[in-house]
Amino acid sequence: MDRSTFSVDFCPYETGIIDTVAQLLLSNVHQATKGVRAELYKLNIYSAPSGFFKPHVDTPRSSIQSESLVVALPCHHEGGQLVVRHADQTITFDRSASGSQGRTVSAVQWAAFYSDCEHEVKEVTEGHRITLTYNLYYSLGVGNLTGNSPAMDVTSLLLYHKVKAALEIPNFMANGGFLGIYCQHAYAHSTDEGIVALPEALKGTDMAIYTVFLALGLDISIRGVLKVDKEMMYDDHQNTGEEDSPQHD
Ligand SMILES: O=C(O)CCC(=O)C(=O)O
Ligand SMILES: [Fe+2]
Repeated sequence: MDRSTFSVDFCPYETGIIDTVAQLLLSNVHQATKGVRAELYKLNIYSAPSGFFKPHVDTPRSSIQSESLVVALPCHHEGGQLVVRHADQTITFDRSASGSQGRTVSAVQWAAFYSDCEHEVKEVTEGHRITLTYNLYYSLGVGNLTGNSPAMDVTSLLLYHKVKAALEIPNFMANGGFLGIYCQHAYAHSTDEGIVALPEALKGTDMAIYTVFLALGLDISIRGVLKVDKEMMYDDHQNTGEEDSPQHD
């Protein structure tokens, strides 16, 4: 059944499934990827005497979808094993009454696998096997708004409109140049781990500014400040009496 035809209050986030999948399956994915987003896809009901799903490979719905999650609801059945194959490996998830070998079948059971693995569901010989399937997408995780958080419309920020208006003034930095903005928060940018965590680790207004600049197509980089040339500072910062020290206010 397509997700538009049913409603369910099972949430794979609340049960910790998504966190577990993220830790297990994301370990070899590039740094900027910090999480997994699950999108309910469909409900399958396999009923005895002959419900099954022939071998297939799930079609990726986008370039950032790479796993499938199957959640089997607690419902008595026999048969209905989920068989997943990759290269010359075959794994069988048997959650039937006899296959569960003493594990409680009243609990929800789940399996996650890369979408390019061939899989099938063997014939259900007794009862009903009911599963929810989810497409799993890489997401950027906590702390990363850099460019594509579906939950945040960057144009709703006042800052976006201010910066956009400035860029549209014909003589604004007419000869090009660099626009520097001091970060409001401290970052461990001088360590190897700290530098690769940026820009995703930017906080608060630093992240907002980064996101706005990115959305406006500016070429942005995050740099440590070693020395400040006073001639390059704006009026507000001139003649403060301070020697070559970065301003952090
Ligand atoms: O129900 C299952 O265990 C597998 C379902 C499946 O492979 C699918 O919906 O594509
Ligand atoms: Fe499938």
